[in-house]
Amino acid sequence: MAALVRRRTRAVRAVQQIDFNIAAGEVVGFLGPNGAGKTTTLKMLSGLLHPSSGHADVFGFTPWRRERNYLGRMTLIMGQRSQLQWDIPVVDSYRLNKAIFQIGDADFAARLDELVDLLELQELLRKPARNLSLGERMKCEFAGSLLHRPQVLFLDEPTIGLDVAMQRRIRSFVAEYNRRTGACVILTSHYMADVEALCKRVIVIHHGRLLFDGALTDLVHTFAPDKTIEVELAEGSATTAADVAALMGPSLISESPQRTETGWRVQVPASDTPAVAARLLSGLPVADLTIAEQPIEAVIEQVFAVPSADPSPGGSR
Ligand SMILES: Nc1ncnc2c1ncn2[C@@H]1O[C@H](COP(=O)(O)OP(=O)(O)OP(=O)(O)O)[C@@H](O)[C@H]1O
Repeated sequence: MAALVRRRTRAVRAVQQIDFNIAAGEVVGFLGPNGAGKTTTLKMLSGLLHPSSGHADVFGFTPWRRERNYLGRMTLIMGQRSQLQWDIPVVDSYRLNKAIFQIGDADFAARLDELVDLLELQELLRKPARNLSLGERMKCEFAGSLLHRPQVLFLDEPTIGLDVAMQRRIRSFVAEYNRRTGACVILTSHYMADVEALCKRVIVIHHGRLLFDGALTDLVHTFAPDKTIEVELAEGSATTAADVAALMGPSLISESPQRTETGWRVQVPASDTPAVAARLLSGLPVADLTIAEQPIEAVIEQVFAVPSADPSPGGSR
């Protein structure tokens, strides 16, 4: 029988030529703008997606073969999806995980105690997941996903939508879990505070391709090579922009000095900062002087603004 409608398909290359190694115990930030391919990569590494080509090796396993021994060593926690059973008490979901991962009674009790203590879950265990607040649910998700003691954690936006205090709580828990167990963590987050607090190393992808892999500090120096010096002047000072520019000399970049309520703000190459600061201090009636790196959010914005060789996130076929 002829079909009335025919489905038209388009092949999307969500991820291509991404190559990285992660050592045991590392906590790595996996960054990229919306649609960069982060979730796709994490789903492949946790065995939910099968790539059309390429390979991955985690503890000697190919994730998408979904071998029981591999599944027992990793976990994927997604801020946007719940893995808890919606209508039953949280602790019953945990018992289900106990059965699935074949966790012994003593191990289960000890690990649950530890997680309840670390995450303060005591009051939540008897509630069905549907009655939990977002922050409470996330804490319960973490505990449930860690009962089998995974050695690698794929965390996809684990703090999304949480208030600042709960974000901090989850962050310190992840750091503590990594310290206690030596588990490796790969974290995606749009909150740079998460990345700054947890990750020395970041991998940045854009349009499905690798853009940067290295220390967070190197990312900042590469993409934001300037610092901001702000001077507060003594009351009554009549310093002009030309006076400030003259003191900056060849270090004056892009914009001219900006007036602030109490003085001036200038942007200088990081390597010139001490010399410029010294000249400003000796040449102006300075009451206070501060030097700041660009905020990490601004740096990341500049990283993401780099045009890609292949601007389309996929290819049509
Ligand atoms: N099943 C699918 N069908 C079609 N396109 C898809 C599918 N899954 C992902 N994509 C596309 O692949 C690209 C990468 O998606 P992915 O979810 O990995 O991005 P992401 O980096 O996690 O983004 P975000 O930060 O918004 O979560 C996007 O352009 C997305 O639209």
